[in-house]
Amino acid sequence: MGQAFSITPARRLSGEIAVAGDKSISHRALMLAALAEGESVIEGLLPGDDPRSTAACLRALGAEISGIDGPSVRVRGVGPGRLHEPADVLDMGNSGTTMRLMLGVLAGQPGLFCTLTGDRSLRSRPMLRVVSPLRQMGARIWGREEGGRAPLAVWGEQLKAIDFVSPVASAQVKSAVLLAGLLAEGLTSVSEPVRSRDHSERMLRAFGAEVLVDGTTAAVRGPARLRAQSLRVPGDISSAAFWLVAGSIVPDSELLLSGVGVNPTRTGILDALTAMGADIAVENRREVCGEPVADLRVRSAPLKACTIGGEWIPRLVDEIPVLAVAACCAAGKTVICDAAELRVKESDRLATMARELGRLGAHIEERPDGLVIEGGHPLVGAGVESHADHRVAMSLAVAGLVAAGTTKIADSDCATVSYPQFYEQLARVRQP
Ligand SMILES: O=C(O)C1=C[C@@H](OP(=O)(O)O)[C@@H](O)[C@H](O)C1
Ligand SMILES: C=C(OP(=O)(O)O)C(=O)O
Repeated sequence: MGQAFSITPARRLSGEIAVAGDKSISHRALMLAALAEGESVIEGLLPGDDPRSTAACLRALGAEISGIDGPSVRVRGVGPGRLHEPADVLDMGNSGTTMRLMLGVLAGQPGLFCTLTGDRSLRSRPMLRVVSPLRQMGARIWGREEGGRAPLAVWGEQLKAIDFVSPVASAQVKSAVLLAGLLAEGLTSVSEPVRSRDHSERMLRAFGAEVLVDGTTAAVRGPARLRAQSLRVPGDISSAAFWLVAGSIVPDSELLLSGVGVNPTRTGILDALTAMGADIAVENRREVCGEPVADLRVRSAPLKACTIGGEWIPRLVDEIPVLAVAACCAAGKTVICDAAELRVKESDRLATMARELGRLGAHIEERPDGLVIEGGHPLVGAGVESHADHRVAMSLAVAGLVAAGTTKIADSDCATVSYPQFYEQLARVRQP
């Protein structure tokens, strides 16, 4: 059990915040740099536990990675199909993205044997969604529940290209298949019901792969050679989301979030909060290394309820815990639906948010695929738990900014998974 964090209401929030580097883009930058020929330089990489898990695996597979704690990380790649066999089990910690994307990388490295594991949460998360399409490509993967749960073992094979129709809109599934397609002969395609985040497609192109995108189908042509790149990782809109909600619900607040990624496959949080009446300005739009970036200015505003579901969900899937906090402070009944995917994240986020916000006095009902939240009932501080889920911990800290008295969050330091600077930045912008 990690440390507890206690928080009392803030009078206002003000200041400028450089939010942590994007976690999704950080994983991809490390992986593609490790597979490329030559030395890549990555600036703004998230120094969080999850990208560190990716870096540790890639090192064990032969990539040279230096400066991981500094402003620019150097990665000397091994070249396609030339990863080294690791001498030990690859431990992916808490990171679903590391395990699912690395399965795609490893399955196509002929003759390479690897075992993959992670923490208790990761070992309980579904892997068949990635293992099944990879097996269709010829991959040999074993594990608990017929390969459905880690620990997993992979024996690398020469893979064949497939056209995969994914039943879930998942960037991890799409990316795993596309990464496997880099070493398969011909065009490997993935079609999904709704377009998920497209960072892999953008970055594969930047590294020199041929990527084709048509509606909700993305394809890569293999075999592909990747060339080392200089990259800059934008701020993570999923981390910015905590400030967008906090700045909206704490009275008299104004926060400027600089250099945040505003890729349209990720900006559902801006659409949802705007529909709820939030005052968010998107300033200074620009493009950085193939990703749209902007500064976001949020000022407090009275929020109203809205319905969040359908095609919005993949564009804000990680922001639902903090949107639930916004809904507690919004007039009327907010309905979050089509979000059953939240049950297979680091925790069952529908159950954990319903339980913990309920402890603070929220009127919140759990549904099989979402939450119904009757806003406007004042929150009152209490002891709550993160369930070792970084987004739950930080969402509860945001709730603590408006809950009367003291909110004490047990096991709060799991925030380091995606946002190591979170509590320090909170102390800086919080006016007591
Ligand atoms: O590809 C990625 O980087 C991610 C995709 C999403 O997961 P799914 O692919 O399971 O939807 C998201 O929840 C996760 O935090 C990061
Ligand atoms: C679900 C998440 O990450 P992952 O799947 O990589 O563990 C997250 O960061 O909210």
